[in-house]
Amino acid sequence: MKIGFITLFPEMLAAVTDYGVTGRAIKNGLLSLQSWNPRDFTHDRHQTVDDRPYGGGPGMVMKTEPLSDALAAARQALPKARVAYLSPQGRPLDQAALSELATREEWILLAGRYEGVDERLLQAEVDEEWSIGDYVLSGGELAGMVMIDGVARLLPGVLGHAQSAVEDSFVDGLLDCPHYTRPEDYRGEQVPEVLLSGDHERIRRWRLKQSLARTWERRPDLLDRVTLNKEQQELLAEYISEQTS
Ligand SMILES: CN1CCN(C(=O)c2nonc2N)CC1
Repeated sequence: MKIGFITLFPEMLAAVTDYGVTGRAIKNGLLSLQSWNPRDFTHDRHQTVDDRPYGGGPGMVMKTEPLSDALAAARQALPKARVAYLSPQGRPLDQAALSELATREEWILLAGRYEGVDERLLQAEVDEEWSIGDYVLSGGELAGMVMIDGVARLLPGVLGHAQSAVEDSFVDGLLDCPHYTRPEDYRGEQVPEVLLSGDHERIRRWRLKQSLARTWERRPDLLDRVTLNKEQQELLAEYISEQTS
């Protein structure tokens, strides 16, 4: 997957290019990330990238020409790419959306700063808007990098079998089960004996029951969005009856 990133702060992208799963994906040629900085497309002495909002009010808006020229340069490099803008007004990002996005060959992310981008530019040049949550950040860069991380994990070959995204929580729409590692006794608390049993089928069912239980307890809204199979229904019913008996 080839990603273009329009940002005033390209240095921030080191968080995904230089570390972890995304850094390895880039190093292994499974993902590429190229940035364009609107400041490089200014023509005034002060390299101005913001402008005052029509109608007055607080804050500034991203200056349209440098943004549009940076986008044009990105499109030249990534002619097949859809352009996505990050904003609280966008479609909420979830695991299903990441799965959709992971099928793309090319993608351009536009990270806004200040109060955002001229609506006419969004209408003319942006194909989709995405939000990583109902809160306000100081820019779109961190949101864009969240999307890159979530998509990268789903690209073929990025995660080895040991880290398979298939077993990730949310892949089945449920919260993750609890995890344990050494020591067996941590401040007087023991590891659940099932995890020491070596009985893989029993462990699988225990983990699934724990995922269902946590989802029921902490995010019942997620259960409205998934269709539980017979085993999942039985395990959840078992847990609920244990809680109410
Ligand atoms: C102009 N700028 C405003 C702040 N912003 C966000 O809060 C955001 N982006 O994606 N999900 C979000 N929430 C990015 C864009």
